Amino acid sequence: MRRDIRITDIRITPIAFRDGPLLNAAGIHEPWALRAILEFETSDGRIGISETYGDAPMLAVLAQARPVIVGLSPFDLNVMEERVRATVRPVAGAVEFTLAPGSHSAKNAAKVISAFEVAMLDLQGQIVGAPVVDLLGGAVRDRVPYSAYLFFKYAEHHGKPYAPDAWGEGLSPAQIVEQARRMIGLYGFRSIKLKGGVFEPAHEIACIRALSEAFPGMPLRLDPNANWSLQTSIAAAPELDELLEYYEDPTPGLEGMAELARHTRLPLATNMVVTTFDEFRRGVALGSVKVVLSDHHYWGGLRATRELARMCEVWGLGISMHSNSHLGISLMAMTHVAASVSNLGYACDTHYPWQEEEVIAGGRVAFDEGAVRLPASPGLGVQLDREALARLHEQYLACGVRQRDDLAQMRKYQPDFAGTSPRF
Ligand SMILES: O=C([O-])C(=O)C[C@H](O)[C@@H](O)C(=O)[O-]
Ligand SMILES: [Mg+2]
Repeated sequence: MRRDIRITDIRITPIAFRDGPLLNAAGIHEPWALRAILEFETSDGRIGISETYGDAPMLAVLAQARPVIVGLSPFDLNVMEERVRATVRPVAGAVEFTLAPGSHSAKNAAKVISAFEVAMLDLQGQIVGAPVVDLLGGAVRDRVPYSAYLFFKYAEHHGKPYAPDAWGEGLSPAQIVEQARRMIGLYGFRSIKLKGGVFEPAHEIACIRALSEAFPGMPLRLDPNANWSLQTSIAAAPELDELLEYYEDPTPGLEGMAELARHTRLPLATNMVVTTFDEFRRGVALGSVKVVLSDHHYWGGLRATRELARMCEVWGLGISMHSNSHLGISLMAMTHVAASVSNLGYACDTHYPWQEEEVIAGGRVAFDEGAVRLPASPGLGVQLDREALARLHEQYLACGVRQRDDLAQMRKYQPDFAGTSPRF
């Protein structure tokens, strides 16, 4: 009987992989990005997998919830949710990383539920012989489009911990166009996002203009991660009007975005001001945004993402997906849920092109004209490469990073870097 299958063990392995010197509103990426890989083992010898944040506070809350899930059936998603909500507690001394809503401790239960849900859905799929998307109601598309996610960047990390990446420096408009050409050449993306909030807005707008000239008709987005004041965001809007598909989180707060919305015809998008269902309700009342960038890692999983998509449909908002540095297991989870959402209106974000290392068997996930094809095999459709897992875990042990801190990393380059926000 399927219901007799039980979760007998949960392994949580923190890993570190090389990440580029990518600039953002907070500072700069460290040389090592952290993730946690979860393996749920069952009484009939299956392994369900999942990928989530690997910062120390996240590892602590995953460990808190782990014992109350062992013994459940992989089909007990609702009981799992109840038990996680009753168990997960804030971690003392946890530092929040403001650019990544996933690092906020208020989202601890949702983050753990998401990580557990994905592994349990992977198991369910294996047990019934169906891909995860079928457990979410089935696919409305067989390939999920992603966008070229450009970053301003240095050529090398501070201290040169390893050989430089192949992307080179990305600071000037010409270098950003070159970065886009390379990324589109390799992956075939059909829309472009530029991570902003790094340089003076005039420079970032010049980069967007250069991209628009180099790639006529290509949908473009700019995301200053709330590093522009309301005044700056309002002033920049007319210049961006004809250039952008949407204007992502230029300025902080639900109220700030609502005020900006009254001054621009550009659709405003967010992964910063609408990150919970409570913020969704307040954002709708204020008219803060037109597009919600969901992320199953902190919204509470694949099913919660579908609920969010339904709410967006009801309230006339667009939906797409946000990402943080991630590997192929997260990419496949995103792909399954995105393939099930009929109102997905934009190509999803992914940091995947910036990651050279992988933890899944068979190498990197393939992109076809900027899209990831849904696998037909049961569950998530990807398996762990155990040697790679062991190697990336060794890197975690050796790298010394335990919690993402882009500001401290930036101060290695510029000791007087204030990191105040909004900076412009
Ligand atoms: O769309 C976003 O806001 C992000 O992806 C936030 C991330 O933290 C991004 O800025 C990064 O990785 O530097
Ligand atoms: Mg964003």
